[in-house]
Amino acid sequence: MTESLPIALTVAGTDPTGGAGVLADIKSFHSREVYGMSAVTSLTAQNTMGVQDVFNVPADFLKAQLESIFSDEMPHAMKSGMIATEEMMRVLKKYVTKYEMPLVIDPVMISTSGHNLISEDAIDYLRDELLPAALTVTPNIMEAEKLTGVDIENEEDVRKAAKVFIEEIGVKSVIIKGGHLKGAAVDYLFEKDSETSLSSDRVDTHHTHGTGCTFSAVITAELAKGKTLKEAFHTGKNYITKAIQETPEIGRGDGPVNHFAYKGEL
Ligand SMILES: Nc1ncnc2c1ncn2[C@@H]1O[C@H](COP(=O)(O)OP(=O)(O)OP(=O)(O)O)[C@@H](O)[C@H]1O
Ligand SMILES: Cc1ncc(CO)c(N)n1
Repeated sequence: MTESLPIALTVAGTDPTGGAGVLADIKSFHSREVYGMSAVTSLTAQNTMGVQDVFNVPADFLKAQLESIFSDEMPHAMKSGMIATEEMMRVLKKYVTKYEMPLVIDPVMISTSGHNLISEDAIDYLRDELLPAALTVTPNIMEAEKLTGVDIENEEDVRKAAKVFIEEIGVKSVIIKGGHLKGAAVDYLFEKDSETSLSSDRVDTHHTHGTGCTFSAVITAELAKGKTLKEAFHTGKNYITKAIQETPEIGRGDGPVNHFAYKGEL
C-alpha cells in the first residue's frame, strides 16, 4: 500500500519556457512532494525576454477542465494565477464557493517583463467577488496599489493597504510582497489580529521571472499538507529566497528561479 499524497490544484496560464504560470506551479508543488493538478486559463507565447502573444481559453472550456477535476478527485488546496477575463473568473467563483478548501489567489496583472495579463474590467470582479473567497491573497506592491487605491512607498503604506484588504474588501488574510520595494526583500502577512513580516537580503539579480507564481505555489502546497498559513508563509519565503539565490541562468533575458534549490523539511 502506498501512502496518499496531498494534492494541490493550480488554475493559471502557461509559460512555454517553464519559468512562470502553471509549469512553475507544478514544479513547486512537486519539489514540496505534493501531487499537482492544473486547469489552464490562458496559453501564452512568452519567454525570458517578454510575452509575445496570449490566447485566452474560452470560459466554457475552463469550466470543462474544472468539472473533469472536481468530478473525479478533490484537491486539498488550490491557487489561482493569471485569470485574464471576468467570464473565467465567474466560472472559477462557482467552484471555489461550492467546494471548501484553502484557496490562495495570486492576483496576477502584469508579467515581470511588463505585459498586461488581465483585462482592466476584470479587476473589479476579482476584487469584489473572488478575493473574499480566498484564504489568502498574495499581491505584489503594484497589485496591492491597484486593488486598494493606496500608494505604497513604505511599511506604513503597506499596513494601510492591508487594512483596506481586510476591512473593506473582506479578505481573510493578505500577504503583501515587498519584492519591488527598496532595501531588503520583506514580505508581510496580515491576518485579522496579527501581523508577521519576513525579511531576506535582496539578491542582486534580474533573474526573477516567476517569483510570484513560485512563492504562492509553495504556500498552496504547504496548505495542502495541512500546515497553517503562518507555517506555509515561512516555507514559501525560505523556498523563494533560495530559488532566487541559485538561479539556473536559463534563457537570454530575465531568467527563472531554481525549483531544486530549497532543501527544507517536507
Ligand atoms: N531580488 C530579490 N531578492 C530576494 N527576494 C526577492 C527578490 N525579488 C523578489 N523577491 C521575493 O520573491 C517573492 C515574490 O515577490 P515579487 O514582489 O517579485 O512578486 P511578483 O512581482 O508577483 O513576481 P513576478 O515577477 O512573478 O510577477 C517575494 O517573497 C519577494 O520578497
Ligand atoms: C502565465 C503567466 N502567469 C503569471 C506570470 C507572472 O509572472 C507570467 N509571466 N505568466
